[in-house]
Parts: sequence; structure tokens; C-alpha cells
Amino acid sequence: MSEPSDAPTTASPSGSPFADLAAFAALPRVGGLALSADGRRLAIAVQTLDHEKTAWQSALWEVDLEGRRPARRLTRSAPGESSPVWAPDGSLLFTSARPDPGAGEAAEDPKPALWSLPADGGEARPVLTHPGGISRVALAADSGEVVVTASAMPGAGDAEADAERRKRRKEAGVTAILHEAYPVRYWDSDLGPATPHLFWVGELPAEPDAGAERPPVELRDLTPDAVPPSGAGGDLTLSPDGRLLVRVESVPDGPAGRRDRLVLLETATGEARALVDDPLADLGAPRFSPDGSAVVCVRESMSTHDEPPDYTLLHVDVATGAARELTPGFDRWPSAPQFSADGTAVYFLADDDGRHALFRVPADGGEPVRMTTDGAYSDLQVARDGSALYALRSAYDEPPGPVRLDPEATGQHPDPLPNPGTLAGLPGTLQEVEATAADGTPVHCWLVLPEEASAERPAPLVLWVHGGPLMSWNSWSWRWCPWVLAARGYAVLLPDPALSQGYGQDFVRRGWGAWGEAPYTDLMAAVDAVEQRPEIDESRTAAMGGSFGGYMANWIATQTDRFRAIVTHASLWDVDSFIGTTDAAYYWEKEWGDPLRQPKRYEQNSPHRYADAIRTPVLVIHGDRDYRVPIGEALRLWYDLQKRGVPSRFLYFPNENHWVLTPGNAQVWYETVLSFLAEHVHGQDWQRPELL
Ligand SMILES: CC(=O)N[C@@H](C)C(=O)N[C@@H](C)C(=O)O
Repeated sequence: MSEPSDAPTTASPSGSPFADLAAFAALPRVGGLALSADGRRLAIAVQTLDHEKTAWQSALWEVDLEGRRPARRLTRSAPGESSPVWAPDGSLLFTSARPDPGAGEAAEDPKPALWSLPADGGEARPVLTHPGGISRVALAADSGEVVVTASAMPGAGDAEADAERRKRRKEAGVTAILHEAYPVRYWDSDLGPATPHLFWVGELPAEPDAGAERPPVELRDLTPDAVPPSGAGGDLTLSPDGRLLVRVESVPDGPAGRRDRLVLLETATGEARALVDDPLADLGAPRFSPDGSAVVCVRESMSTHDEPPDYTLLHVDVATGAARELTPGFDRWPSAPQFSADGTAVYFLADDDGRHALFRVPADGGEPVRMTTDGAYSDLQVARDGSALYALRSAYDEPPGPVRLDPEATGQHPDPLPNPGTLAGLPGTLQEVEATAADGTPVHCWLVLPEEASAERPAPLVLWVHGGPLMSWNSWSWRWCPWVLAARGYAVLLPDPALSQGYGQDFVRRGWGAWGEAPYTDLMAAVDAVEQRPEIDESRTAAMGGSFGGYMANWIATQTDRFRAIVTHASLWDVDSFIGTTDAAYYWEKEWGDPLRQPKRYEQNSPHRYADAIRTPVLVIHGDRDYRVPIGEALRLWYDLQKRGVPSRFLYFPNENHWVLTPGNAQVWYETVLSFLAEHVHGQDWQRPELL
């Protein structure tokens, strides 16, 4: 091939919002879902830009379950609203840091409080505050009793003492944290000194009569012994009658390791005992059965140097703690289980062949059945009368939106319910591609083709590698949005190489402890296959990825000169130093081994060892608040590239984390990537983004 492509690289003629980064940032983004106890009301959280266009604000909207009317906005405030839960009386509970109109002067640093919007509309009222803020609300489905999560200072017996300790630290200018256990950070948060506790609220007080004082709400600490690093911050479920609570507790596992177990707690007394405690597994995602006699949860076996983790579902008898496997022999990784309305079945989600599908398995054992055809489902809500299921669905060509599903049927792909996140169109098409690896293994890929791609106008190709690495390209992402590239004329290849989920345990094993081998050759096989297509210009290609995808972008740079540019975001460069400084070293050391005693995998697979081989221009991107892949990786990569004279640029975000989450920074992220691709893939002059 390869006449220079004249595909546009900075703007699309289509007028699509994906061609205009400001318009792209302004597209409404649908998040969480909450169904009322009577199954008649469905709330969604929707993010839009704030007035200054410098932050995304979340508001709650109600969706018409019949699909006839457009969704209507329920809440509106500058700090936004999230975590919606319907109370049995039809009021909508949510958390928000909005000011309390009855509290006089606004707080300097307002913390999220629990609010309630009356069933028949009207003004929302604050119900509950805590000096550390209310981070989560859980509700007992039958009794309507409430438990909240709030962070409390060590040794503070009540909210007053807690507020006093915070005040004293602030007045003394102390922000230091003394740690006595591993780990000390999580994603972008420091762990401690305050740590999450669970507080029993019970029945929420009714709205006081006009002019009357609001009765104080008593908080009873159900977890007074919660200690850093994790406290009682894990997932939880309340029995429908509110009598029992099951929570995920993180416990030490060896000198610097952690694992998760399930703890059962009597809400009246706070008495607690381990429900499932397995030294060879993490337990998570517990959910009570409708009669409260059983809990379903996910068991993730601990990975070892030789074996990746494996996942299954457990059905646990609450009275005895007896657990039985619900999905033995199911060669996918089940997640987010929930009982059906009558308790005879369990729904769950799992990556499966480039989808994140909904499955159903009988609660007394049997074969799991896949219920949905396409897309990635999340936030499953089970109507308590058994009449319907609701969920959010997305796909690479569909941003998340609410759908109604039949609780029994298979082969479902329902239309989305009207919601503000629906798109008018996309600047191209999505295709499914299957490549074949050198050993004959199929490699599933999604391929985004720009509108104008054809044999006459072949499109340049960008290989985009997903993170994890135990993940799959199967759902919409605002952060890694291939349509922004498609709107500038690029085809984008999204392959699931060895280690990806949804293709069985052997597919994960192929890459275990050998990231530079099958995962890399699978990706190259996918690129080889797609480059054969007439609508692709194989002489103009680039590779990019974030996190593990950034590791792979770095690895690709050291192994081949076939790409014209490499973009590496939040990437691993020296795997030994990454593992020593990431927020959960023990997670990675199981696979890679102790670097001093088992150096082989580090010697063979760490990109920094092959730095001398890099010829391809590299754009390095990293956020200083990234505690998952700490900034040291980017600093060393950048130094190593500069030292060797490799053409490179470093887009550094002092205040961003692993993902780059603020609208302005997300826009310059895309702008810089597009400029770098235009420079190296199209040979255009470098356009420095105006604000950088
Ligand atoms: C604990 C842990 O690191 N989990 C992984 C899913 C992860 O965060 N991977 C990073 C490096 C990524 O997104 O690739």
C-alpha cells in the first residue's frame, strides 16, 4: 500500500461530538441504578459538566419503566448527588455534600451527608451527618432499616469526639499518618488515620411537622474495633429483616499480605463471627437470599507462581456457615451474584467471549445459562415481585443505559429505556474480528472503523491494549474511547490477548508469569490479521495502552519497530520497582515471585531491561496521584528514553490518578495523544496543545 493517507487528524467533517473534545466532555454519562422495593420506580445517576465546565456533577434521574416518557431529573445541586437507594415508603435516599439549608453558615469543607427526597416530590431534607461524611447507605429490603458507612478517627467513641480529633489535627497543621500494617494506600487514597466504620441507624425518622425540631438520629457503631488499613470498608449486605449483616473483612495474610473473608454480624448486639474464612481464597460480593437464610458470594482462589486465580460462586447457609459451590466446572469468572425474587435461582455476570453477559444458575445446583446476547451488563436490580430485572448495559458502540430484562428468558437484547445518555450516532462502525495466534488459539478483537475507511482511503491503525491484565475489552469507556480517534480517521483495534478474561482458564494460563510472550505475540497476530484488510493502511500504525496496557506498550517498543508511535499511560516500566511500590505488592508478587529469590520472570519480562532496543517515538503519560502504578515508573521511563535520545514527550498530571478524571485534564489527554499520533503517524508538524 501506502500512499500517504489524507485522513483528517484534527477534526472530523461529520459534526460528531467525538470530533470535538469539548462536545465529547459534555455528553451525559449514566452511572448507578436503583430500583424501588415495589419495583415501580427506577433511579439512575447521570453525570454532566458543571456550570464552569471544570468538573462532572452527578444528579439523580427517574426512568420511565414503560419506556414511554423521557427520564426526568429528580435532584439538582452543585456538589451533586450519588448512591441512590429507595426506602420502603417510596422516598429516595442519597448522599450529597450539598449545604443543609437549616444549618446556618455553610461548612468550610462540607462532607457528604445522607439526604431523603420525599416520595411525592418536594424538597430533599438532610437526614444524617457524620464528621467523616457518609460514604455508603445499605437498606434492609423488608424492614427498611438502614446501615451507613462513615470514616471515624481511631479511638473516637462518638461523632463529637471524632469531630474534635479532626479539628485538633487541622489546627496543629498535622496531616501525617502513622502506619502499623500493610498496605498504606489504595488507588488514589491514603489509608488512615480515619478508617471506615459501619453505623446502625435503624428506622429513619419521619419528616417533623412544620416548625418542629428534627429529632436527632442516633448512630450506633457496629464495628468499634475496625482498624486501619481497611477498617470496615468492604462490601456488605443486610438481611431483608435487618437482623443480620454480612460484610467483607480484609485480614492480614502473612507479614505483608491481605485476604478477604466474610463476617456475619447481629445488628442488635454487634456480635460478630466469621461466616466464610478460607486461607486459600478471597471472598467477596455477598448478597442475602430473600428469606435471609442463605448468602451467595464470589470465591476467588489465591493465585500462585504457577496458577492464575480462578473464580466460582458459593451458596452459604447462614445458620451453619456450610458452603457449596454453585458454578463448579463453569470455565468463566462469575461476579456480582444476586438471588432471584423467589430465591430459587442466582443471577450473575461474567466476561464471556468479548461480552459481559448476564447468567442464571439454579440455587440448588445445575448448569449456568447465559441470558443475554450482546453487551456488558452491570448494576443488576431484581424486582421483588419477580416480574422483571433491570440493569445498565453498554458495549463498545453503546454507552451505559438502563434496560429491562425478562427474569427467565435467554437470548435477550432489549432496547434501552429512554435516558439522557443515549447517543445520536457514532463516527464509524464496530466490527468483531477473530485473529489466530501462532499456536492456533483464537484471539478475539473489536475493530472500530472510521466512517471514511475504504480500500481507496485506507485508515491508519491504532492498536489499543487493555489494562488489568485479567480483563477484557467489552464495555464502553469514556476514558479509553476509541470513537474520539475514529472521528479523526483512525481505525482502532481492541484485542483480548492471552491473560484476558472470558475465554477460559487455559487462555489466562497461556500468559501467566510470561507477559512478554503469548500476550505480546497474540497482539501482534491480531495486528497482522487486521493489517491484511484493504480498508487499513498497514504503513501507518501506532500502539497505545494504559496500566498493564502501558506495560505492553513499553514492551512493544522494546520488541519491534513496526509501529510509528507508542503512547504509554500509567505504565509499568521496571516491574521489580513497580511491585515494591504499588498499593498492593502481594497481589503481584504471587505471580512474579520474590525479585531477590526468583528473579527469572523479572529478567525476562521487564521492559526496562531492553531499553536500548527502543527506536519508536514514545509519549509517556502519568498522574502523580496514581498509587496503583506509582509515578516512579514514568520518571524512570522518561529518563531512560531521554538518556538514549529516543524522541519522546512526557504529559505529566500533578493532581490526577490512574485514570485522569477531571474534564479539562481528560481533554488535554486526548488532545496530546491526537497531536502525537498526527506527528508520527501522519508526519504532520507537532501541535502543542494550547493549554499545555
Ligand atoms: C490489585 C491490582 O493491581 N489489580 C489490577 C486489576 C490492576 O489494578 N491492574 C492495573 C495495573 C491495570 O489496570 O492494568
